[in-house]
Order: sequence, then structure tokens, then C-alpha cells
Amino acid sequence: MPARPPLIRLSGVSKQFGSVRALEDISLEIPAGEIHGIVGPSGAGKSTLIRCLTGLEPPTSGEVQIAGTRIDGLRGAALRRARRSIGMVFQDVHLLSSRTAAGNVSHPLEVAGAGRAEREGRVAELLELVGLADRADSYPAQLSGGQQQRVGIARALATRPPVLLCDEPTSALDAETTRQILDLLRRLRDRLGITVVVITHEPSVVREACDSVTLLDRGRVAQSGGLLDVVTSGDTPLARALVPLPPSDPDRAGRLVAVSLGGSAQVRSARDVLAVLDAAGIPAEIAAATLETIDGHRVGRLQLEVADSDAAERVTDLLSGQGLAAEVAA
Ligand SMILES: Nc1ncnc2c1ncn2[C@@H]1O[C@H](COP(=O)(O)OP(=O)(O)OP(=O)(O)O)[C@@H](O)[C@H]1O
Repeated sequence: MPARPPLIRLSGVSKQFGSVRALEDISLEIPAGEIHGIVGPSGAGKSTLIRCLTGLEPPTSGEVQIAGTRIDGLRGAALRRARRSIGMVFQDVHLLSSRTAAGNVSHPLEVAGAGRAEREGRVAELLELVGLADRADSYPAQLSGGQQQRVGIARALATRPPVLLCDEPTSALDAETTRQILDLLRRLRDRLGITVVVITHEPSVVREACDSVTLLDRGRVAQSGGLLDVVTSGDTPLARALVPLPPSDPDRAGRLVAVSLGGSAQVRSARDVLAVLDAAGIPAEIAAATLETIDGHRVGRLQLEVADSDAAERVTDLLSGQGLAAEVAA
């Protein structure tokens, strides 16, 4: 299958605030129709990246393209036009309290100069899409946090932007409501073909909603890739964040080997791994393990405890030969 063309493309984007380098040489391509997560510790540059993507903040150097249009350097009316191709959803929804759900969704259409009949049709369609057709006349105060976020999403999509940027969209929501909102984002992507960028500090959001993910660290791309690739390709920062292991016994006597499951068709489970080692006559124990289902695939990380460094080297060779990512842990 040919690769989808990138809808969002950043090339060598840097942003300097005085002596602070908030972004440093960021190059990133997000294909059309993908849900891409941006994660990273506080101060990593996530908000700055979003502001560069929306044209709110011009990069100090580098290029930002959305749907083939270069948006860095645009000003005035040209920037406003370009920004219409980007819908935004925030943690704090900021709905207009004096307007109903329908009135809030209608607002960007009014600003864009759409006629009444067009607005009414579009608002009804959007509220239906986000599952709130029966709450059109409710005011924000009469809606739950999850329902308010649905109105916010409908509002962001009113002018049919090809890109939806979500800044911590579920941070204020409980686990069940978060799951429903993430489900909604995936359904909207499937129905409308939009490209979605989600900034989040919650690994579960990336696991449940994203197709691909970028880890920012001190303004740089520390790791980026397809979700399954980053969790099955070894003991990487994203694998550790997305499939965290419980702590293993600090008083252990042997050496630890980190193994990622999910990248081999033959050796798929912890039991398969132990069987491979048993057949080679290498005693091993599972010191810690986490299993997850990501995008319908079983993935996981194991820490195996073996007798000594020699055994650890043999185990990594053996498992690498079976197509698994395995490395001696520090
Ligand atoms: N307008 C500004 N002026 C000066 N420094 C800034 C400005 N905006 C951001 N920074 C600095 O740039 C760096 C990246 O900040 P940014 O807000 O993008 O990080 P973040 O990953 O979004 O953090 P958080 O998760 O805490 O929101 C930080 O060192 C921050 O202090």
C-alpha cells in the first residue's frame, strides 16, 4: 500500500524565547487521517509546538505546512484563513455560558459568515455526530464535563477543518468519560477522515487513541513512530512510558534482560519466551511483566532474571534471533 501523504509537515522547526530554546530542529510528518500523540514532560515544548502548528507563534526558524500550505510567516487575513483548517479542543472547554449547546456549535459558523439555514443544518449534523442531538437546547451548566467536551469538539469541527488539535482533551475527565471521548475521536476520524493531533500527559490516551506518537524532551524529538513499533522495538523511553513495568525485586541476585513482546509471530507470550530458554537449557524467571492490547495486538514487556552476565548475553542472542527486541538491562 502506498504511504499516505503527510497532512502536517514540520521541517527543522526551532523556537527561541530569549535564551530559552523551547523547540530545537523539530522535523515531523503526520499522514492524513492519522491520530498522532505528542507526549513529554512538563517544559518539553508541547504547547509551543501546538502554537507553532496553529500559527499563533511563528517559529524562529524552520517550516510548518498544513495541507500543503506553509503557515509559518503568514500574517493577517492569510493567517486567519489558514487557521480555519485547524480545529482546536482544550482541556478547559470554554463554552459560552449564555448560549445553548447548539448556539455554541453555531458560533464559528456565524463568525465565518454562514447563512442561517446552512448553520442550522450543520449544527444538527454535528450534534448528531457527537451524540448530543437530544441536548441541543441545554446550556453548558446543564451538561456534564464529558458532554461539554463533546460540544467543544462539535464546535471545533463546525467549519470542516481537516485537522483537529486537542490539547489535553481528557485531563479533566474521569476514566470512563475519557474512554468515551477517545472513542468519539476515533469515530470522527473514521467518519470524516480528519487528522488529529493529541497533546497529552496520559499514557492511556496514547495507548487507546493514537496510531503514532512523538516524545518531546527538552525541545527535541526524543522518539517518534507508529504505536506498535515504539512499544515492540525495545526498552525505549516510549515503551517504558506506554507499557510501564512494575518494579522488580531490588535484592535480586541475577542479571535482568528486558524483552518486548508483540514483534514476533512465533514467540508471542511469556510462556513462549520461557519455552525457548528452557529448550536451550537456560534457567530464567520472570521478574516483572506487563501485557497490554494496543490496536487489537497483544504487546508486552518482560524482565527476565537469569543467573549471570553470560546467561544474559545468551538470552538476548537467542531471543533476538527469534525476532524479539531483547537487551541486557543496566
Ligand atoms: N512565551 C514564552 N516566553 C519565554 N519562555 C517560554 C514561553 N513559552 C514557553 N517558554 C519556555 O519554553 C519551554 C517549553 O515550554 P512549553 O510550555 O512549550 O512546554 P510544555 O511541554 O507544554 O509544558 P507543560 O506540560 O508544563 O505545559 C519552557 O522552558 C518554557 O518556560
